[in-house]
Amino acid sequence: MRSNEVQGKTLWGSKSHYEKDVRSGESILIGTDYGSTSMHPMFSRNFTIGEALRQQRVVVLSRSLFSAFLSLLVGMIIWEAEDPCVPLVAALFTVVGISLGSVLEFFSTIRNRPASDAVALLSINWFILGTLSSRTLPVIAHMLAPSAIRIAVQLVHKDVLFPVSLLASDLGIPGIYLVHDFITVEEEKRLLAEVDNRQWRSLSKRRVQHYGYEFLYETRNVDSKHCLGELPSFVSNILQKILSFPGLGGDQNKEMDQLTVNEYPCGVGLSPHIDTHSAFDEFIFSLSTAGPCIMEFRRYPEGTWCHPTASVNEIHEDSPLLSSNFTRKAIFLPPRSMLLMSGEGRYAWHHYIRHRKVNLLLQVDPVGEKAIRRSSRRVSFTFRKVREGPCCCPYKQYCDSQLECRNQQVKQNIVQSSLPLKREAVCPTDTHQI
Ligand SMILES: O=C(O)CCC(=O)C(=O)O
Ligand SMILES: [Fe+2]
Repeated sequence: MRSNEVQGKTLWGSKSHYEKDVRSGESILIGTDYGSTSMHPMFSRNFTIGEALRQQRVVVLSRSLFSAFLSLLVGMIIWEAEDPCVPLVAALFTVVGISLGSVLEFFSTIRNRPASDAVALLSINWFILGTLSSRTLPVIAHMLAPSAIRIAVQLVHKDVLFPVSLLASDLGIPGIYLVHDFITVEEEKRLLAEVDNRQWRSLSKRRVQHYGYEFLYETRNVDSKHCLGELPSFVSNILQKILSFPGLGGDQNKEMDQLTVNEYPCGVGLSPHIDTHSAFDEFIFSLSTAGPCIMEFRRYPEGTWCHPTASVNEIHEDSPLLSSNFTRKAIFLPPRSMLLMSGEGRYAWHHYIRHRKVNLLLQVDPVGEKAIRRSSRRVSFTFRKVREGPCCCPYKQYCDSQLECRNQQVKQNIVQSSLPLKREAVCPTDTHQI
């Protein structure tokens, strides 16, 4: 063992040295007064490692008691003072800082010791500090709170941290249902192989395929007179299973006739939208395959939501045309799960997927993850039924069938005015910004 002595650690008058055990990489304290030159210093007469440690502990304890005493003194002055005195508070923190420093110094010399001594010493100090400066803390809190709140709001607003439900029952949106493992891994592979064998159409950030009826992105609708044919046979078993889906109420007249397959590369999302009321019936199913996603839902309070007039690609999550005053919820959609949007969840809540590669969760998911990493792609199969007559839902604010005549007036207002849309304006047609 090679000694590497370091001079200059003072033990209240006596000198000490540190020896670095090169093999273990640990610093251990050794004595100063080696006494005999024939012996290795570590085994010197009156100054064993144990003694040195004990001495060092006395030093730390004395310093801590000293700082506790000083904290007490300073704290009492602050307590008695009319106004909290900032220099004294600073002094108090300095004293505690000195104590903290000496405790840390002590423990850095013997790294593997249990930290109970240090914790005890620090607790005393911080307890005194907290108790005695309690009158000052509100002032400090008052000073720091706005920044802290701003940071917290930013974190939440930017959805860095946001509660995500794992079950539809926890989500609490009427009409939203989720069934996990709706298809098997084999079925999922077959579905993916089928669509990958077919022609994809590229949109700006994702690829799509349409079956039954083409979805027209310009009008956010379908041409109901132009049927592409029946849905492909590779989804027949899914259509069959859908009929017994919970939430469908055993209604057999819900045979889906339109399918959109969306392929999202990693990190690509979907802008907030409500599937056009006049285009599709109430029940909308979305099967997730290949990868997971977090789907979010927004509900705008009555009269605060306005129809964005920009084209699909110009509308972003934080578009100024959308009020920031909304209730937001999110649900985790694992691969092979089937989501049903119906009732209020289908007609009155916008749904969307954030453009994120990783989503942080406020609570752990079933496999104990705190973050959900998007896979290289997610492929969703959205099954809908093309509507035959006008929509008569009770959610008129979002219903293009029921707002048709008021649309013209609002469109005119938009053209005439260069000012931002007023939130209280009558909301025109429903939107499908996908
Ligand atoms: O990808 C999804 O799960 C949803 C797709 C969607 O909302 C739509 O096509 O309207
Ligand atoms: Fe949708």
